[in-house]
Amino acid sequence: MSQLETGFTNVQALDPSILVDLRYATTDNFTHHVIYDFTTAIARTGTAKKLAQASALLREQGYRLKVWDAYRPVPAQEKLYEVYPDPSFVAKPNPNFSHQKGVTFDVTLCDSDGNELEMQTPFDDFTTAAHRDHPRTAIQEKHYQILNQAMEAAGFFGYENEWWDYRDTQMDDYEPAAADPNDF
Ligand SMILES: C[C@@H](N)C(=O)N[C@H](C)C(=O)O
Repeated sequence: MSQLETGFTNVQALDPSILVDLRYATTDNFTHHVIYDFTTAIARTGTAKKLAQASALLREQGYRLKVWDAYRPVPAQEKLYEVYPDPSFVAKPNPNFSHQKGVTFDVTLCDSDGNELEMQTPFDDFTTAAHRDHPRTAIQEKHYQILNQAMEAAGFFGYENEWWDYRDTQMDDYEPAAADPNDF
């Protein structure tokens, strides 16, 4: 645990070029309801630094990262799970897991102007088409590989059922913690 930085950090404080569009702060998500009251993407500091590394790798290639979700408080997870109680796409509420302890990001790839690039499905498409082993068109494959290589190089691994979900390879070393993103 000594190498981990366990506080929370606003990812845009580390790298203002990271785009943040927290979909659960809006009605533009699979529940069609506003799930939480903040628009700031925070994560555990060690995880946030990894995202900044991925962003730097992408910017070198002319791309940018967009964050659709970051730290997600347990009450928000409860709301999501109530609407879609399928653990293969929405995790059971658990303060010691993934988004709920701030060690996971839902991300996509954008061009240098911030336009989202074509991926295999939209965000939170809870079908097999979102699986990482699902066939992709050539352009989708190009974008997927660019995003995936940067995220893996920075210290994340992708969740097999959701191409957008990246978890810190050290996620299990973090204890549960909660924070109010409005404070960051
Ligand atoms: C709901 C979706 N964006 C997501 O984050 N799924 C994973 C499995 C999770 O709930 O942690």
